This record gives sequence, structure tokens and C-alpha cells, in this order.
Amino acid sequence: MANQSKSLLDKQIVSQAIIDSFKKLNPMVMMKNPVMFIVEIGTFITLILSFLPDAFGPSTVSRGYNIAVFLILLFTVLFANFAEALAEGRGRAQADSLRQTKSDTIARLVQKDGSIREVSSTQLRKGDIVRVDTYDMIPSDGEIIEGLASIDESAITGESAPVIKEAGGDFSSVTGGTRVVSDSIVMRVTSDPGESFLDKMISLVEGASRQKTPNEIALTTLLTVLTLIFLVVIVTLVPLANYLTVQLDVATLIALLVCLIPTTIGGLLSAIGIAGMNRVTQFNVLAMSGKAVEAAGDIDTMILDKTGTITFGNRMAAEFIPVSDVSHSDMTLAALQSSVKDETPEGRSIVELAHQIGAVWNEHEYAEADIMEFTAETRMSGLNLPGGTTIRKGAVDAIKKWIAAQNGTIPSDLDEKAGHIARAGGTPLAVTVNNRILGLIYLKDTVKPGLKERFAELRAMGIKTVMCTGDNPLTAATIAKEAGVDEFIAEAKPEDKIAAIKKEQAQGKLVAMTGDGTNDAPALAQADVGLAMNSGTMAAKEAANMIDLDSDPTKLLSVIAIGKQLLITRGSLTTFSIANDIAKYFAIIPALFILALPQLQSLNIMHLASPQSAILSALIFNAVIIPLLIPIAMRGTKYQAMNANRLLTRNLLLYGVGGVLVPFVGIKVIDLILATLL
Ligand SMILES: Nc1ncnc2c1ncn2[C@@H]1O[C@H](COP(=O)(O)OP(=O)(O)OP(=O)(O)O)[C@@H](O)[C@H]1O
Ligand SMILES: [K+]
Ligand SMILES: [Mg+2]
Repeated sequence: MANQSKSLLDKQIVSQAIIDSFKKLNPMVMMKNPVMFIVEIGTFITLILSFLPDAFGPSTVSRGYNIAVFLILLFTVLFANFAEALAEGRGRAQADSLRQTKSDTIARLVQKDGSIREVSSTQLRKGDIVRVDTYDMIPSDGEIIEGLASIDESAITGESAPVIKEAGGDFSSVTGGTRVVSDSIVMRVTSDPGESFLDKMISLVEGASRQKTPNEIALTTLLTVLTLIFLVVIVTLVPLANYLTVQLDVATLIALLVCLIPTTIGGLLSAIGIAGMNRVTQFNVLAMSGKAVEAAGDIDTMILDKTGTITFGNRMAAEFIPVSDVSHSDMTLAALQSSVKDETPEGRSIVELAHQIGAVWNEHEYAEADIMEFTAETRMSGLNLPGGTTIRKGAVDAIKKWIAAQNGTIPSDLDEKAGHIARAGGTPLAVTVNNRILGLIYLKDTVKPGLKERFAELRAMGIKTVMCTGDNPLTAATIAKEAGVDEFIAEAKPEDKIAAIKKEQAQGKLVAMTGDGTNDAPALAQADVGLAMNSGTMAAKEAANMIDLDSDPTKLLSVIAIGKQLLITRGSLTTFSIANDIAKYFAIIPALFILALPQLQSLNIMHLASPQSAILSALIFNAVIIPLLIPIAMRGTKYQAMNANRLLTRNLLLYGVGGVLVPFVGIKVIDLILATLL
């Protein structure tokens, strides 16, 4: 999707946004934005005044003045609507290209008796079993239960190189709309129609499921309160003006109100939020909620899973290493025995290596065996043979406990040999037959490139990185060092990952978690920001509130930057908007009252042509500032990786002081132009 980012001024998007700006005039829609709704009511009243100048009491102003105020107000509302429509339009364009991916296909449903029935993909339900052959489109989201295939996921990730997906382990999930390019698989459907990953993606980028974030709601409330206060101020101005025998017309009062209420931020607020979400999508990250993106902007701690997140996760058996006086062939056979029924990628790689070395084990010998599947909880897998023989392999510390329970002894060279593998960054698995440890399997994995520099950037931003892994402390230490994370937690079970997150949260910190495995799912759900790798399992993706389509754990950096930028943009434009309103106050009030109160002369620094010209100039400025700020709302304020407080101070100065000065210049220029025109 990265290459589908649209330029700000794509012709089609702009013309659609213009049409939508008018559609959004519907009061039922406007009501959601109280500040602009007040402007719309003002527009309506001045429309009446344009025809019936005396509709609300005697009037001294010309029909032309009423019409001018009406038109400027109308454009103010339209400009605000346009900003929102433009932001929405850009999301919709992304959704449209995704929707093209989503087409009905024929699915080969495997029935109870094993026969195949062809059905439309829209008829598939959760739990259905489907066969997908070479060149077929995968009809729905699911988990592979049989086979291995290379899959072209470019429709979703934009990445053209196919990925290998296989039954068992962390690489078994497939996404509807992607295509099998070699081999065939049998999969179990995991989503009902309309609820697939692609459906969610479309409604996300389209903004259909967008909800206001808590921050946005708080700001909207604040702006509404400000608006009400100014309403009261304007109403109380009337008797005051009467007393001073200054005639304030209804159109002038409305214009004054609109100039004083925070229309700039009110008009741009929702566009800022939508544009922030669009920017996340352009980085190939799917954010399920704006809240998560904003939370990313404030993250203190980042917890990462090792296998599949920091490393590629295709852990392969590289070597069998016997311990004590066990022969190489006995060890190889035991490794094979422990893995024939292990469907994880690790298990399959062990079987493959054993076969390469020449080990054979007849199928009938294990046909009746009891299978002990691998779990993250036991950190072991293996078989119980009918004769009573138990075969296990697993994490060294887990196997040691298992052997102790069987009254076995620990070979004296086990720790040293396991340490050797671990210090090289590999994962040692110990293999046992009954109460005897025969040796170690060396599982190799590769750290993804470029992590060190990116983690250093996180450190510079004051974010702590913690690697949390089920692997042993030595391997963890080696990988932690190679990847450049600040801390690590080893031998972590799923509940330990959650505990690590809760511990940080208890200290008032915002925590991000990145992971890919089913064992990461609970932690991804617990974290304030849960970023799942697209290569990971459905469980992980469902628990997370963001998915990285490129499966790059450092992508969070970009999301953090976007989150911070979103918060800063909103803060800056709010400051600018309110500073503007203060400046407008000083432009208009002296101009209105100067005849009745000559003492105001000292405040009349702008020397505008006439009270009416002052009002119209301020109102025009108030309207045009909205479209002028659309580029900042859309692209975000300039963001630099610097200390948050310094950034805030700098922006408050820039947008606060600028916000006071710009209107003085702008209004004066408009006033001069009006004076020459009229
Ligand atoms: N198929 C398997 N059979 C037996 N033991 C295994 C198997 N796969 C992994 N193990 C052992 O169990 C440990 C825990 O595995 P788990 O998948 O929970 O975490 P991990 O993949 O090592 O780390 P991470 O949590 O970073 O992904 C591994 O470190 C390894 O020692
Ligand atoms: K205003
Ligand atoms: Mg993992």
C-alpha cells in the first residue's frame, strides 16, 4: 500500500471533496462538530437577513453587508467540511484499491466424508475446511492445517516476494485475497463473511469505523465550552452597546461571535485525526484505532518478543551434539524420534536434518505413539511409545526438571555444550529417552538486519526496549546484545510477558508490545500499543491493535513519530487558533466602539478603514485561514526526534506568538484591499 499514497491535490479526490463539503452541510452531520454547527446556525440567520434585513429588529446596515457576512460564513463552514472530506477522500482511495483485491472466488470445501464441493467464497463460515491449490486465491482468512505453500501476499503487503506458510507453528496463518503460487494447502477458515482481515482493513482505511479518540473528545468538549462562553459574552455586549448608543446589528454580532470562537481548530480537528491514521497506513501499518496511534506518541517502554520478531523466526536445526559417551547415531535417532510428530517448523527441520544424515525410523514403530505436542507452557514436545518408552525434547531447563522428576542424572558436559550453542545466539534443545539425556539439538536463527541503529533511535527518544523470550538466558543475552535492546527477560512463559507489561504500566508507563506468536497474543492485548507482525498467527493479529504488514519490529518507530506528530499538530493548531481569536478581538472591538469611546484609541493599533470593514476583514481572515492550514493538518507539523518538552515549548512559541501576529497582518492587508475595492 505504500506506493498508493495520493498527492494532496489529486484531482479526483479534490472534486469529490468539494461535492462532499456541500453534503456535509446537513445539520444532522454538522451537529457532531458543535463549533462549526454554531457557525452554520449563524449562516442561516444571515441568509434570512439578506432577504429581510429587519427580520430581527430595526437595522442600519445595507443588504450588501448582510449578504457579504452570509457568504463569508457559508464559506467558513464549507472550508471546514472540505478539510474533513479531503482527509476522508484520501483514505477512501486507499480502500478502493484494496476492494479490487476482494473478489468472490470459488472455494473447494472439504466435506465430512472427505469429498470436495465447490462453493462461493462468500458462503464460507468459521471452522470450514478448504483445500487451496496452486494459483488459487485463498478464499478467506484461516490457519493451514496440512501442507506447505509459497504465497503471494502482494495484494495486501505490496511486497512481491512470496512467503512460505506452513501448518503448525507461528507461520500457519493465511489471509483471504492472497494467492498460492506453489504447492497446495488444506486450511481451516477462521473468519465469517464480512469480518475478514481484508474487510477490516478496508473499513479502517476508509474511516468507516473511525471513532473519536479520548483526546479528541476532551478537546471538542473544551472548544464547545469556549464557544458557549463567547456566546454569553456576545449576548451581554448588546445592552452595553445600547448604553453607549452604539448600534450592533445582528449580522455584526454573529460575525463577532464567529471570529471569537475557535473555528480554526474546530474546522480542522477531525481532518488532523483522519490524516494521522492515513499516514500510519502509508507506512504499511494497520491501526485498529486512533487511540492506539496517539498512545504510540507517548510510549515509554517497548517490549519485543525474540523469535519471529527480533529474529526471522525460521529456527532451523543445524547440528546434533551428543553428550557424555552417547554415539552420534544414537543422538541423531533420538532427535528424529522426538520430532517425527512435531508439526512446528523447528520439529520439521529436525526431521529433515536427521534424514539428511541418514537416520531412519519406521513408521509402524511410532504409529501407536501418544503425541506430546509442543506448548509454550511446557517448552517441550515428544512421544510416549506403547512399550512405555518416553521421548522428549525441549528447552534445557525444562528438560532438566523433567529428568529430575524421572530420577535421572544430568550429564556433566550438558551445561557447557548448551552454553556454547547459546553464546553463539542459537537455541539448544535437550533430547531425552526415558530418564537419560542423549544430547543437544542446535537450532539456528538470524537476527533481522538494521535493528541496532533503530533501537538506538528509540533510546535517544527516551524509550526503553526490553526483549522478552521463552528462550534460555544465555541465548537471550547473545541475541539481546546483537540486536541492541536495553534489557531482556528470558525463559518467559506467556503470563510472564503480560506480567512484564503490567509491571511497567503499574509505574504509570505506556507500554508497546511487538510480537508474532500465539504465545504473544495475551501480552499484545494487555499492552497500550500492541503491534503484531503480519507474518504471525491470527491470534496475535486479532489481539493486537496494530499490524505491521512488513513484519518489521522497528516499524513502531515510525508509528511513534506519527503519534507524536499527531498530538503536536493538534496542540499547535489549537494554540494557533486560540491566539488568532485573541488577535481578532483586538482588531474588532476598538473599531466597533471607537466612535463612542474615544479612549479606546490607544488600543486601536490597526487603524482599520471602518467598523464594517474591520468586521468583514476579520471574518474573511477567519474563513481563509482554514484552507490555508489544511496542508499542515494533513501532513502534520514538522517533527524532529527531540525531547518532547522542548518540542512542545518550541511549538507553543511558534504557533502561539505566530497565532497572535499573523491575524494583525492578515486582517490589515484584507482591510486595505477592501478599502480600494469599495
Ligand atoms: N518444537 C519444539 N519442541 C520442543 N521445544 C521447543 C520447540 N520449540 C521451541 N522449544 C523450546 O521452547 C522454548 C520456548 O518457545 P516459545 O516459542 O515459547 O518461545 P521462543 O520462540 O523461544 O521465544 P519468543 O517468545 O521470543 O518467540 C524455546 O526457547 C525452545 O527452547
Ligand atoms: K474563530
Ligand atoms: Mg515468537
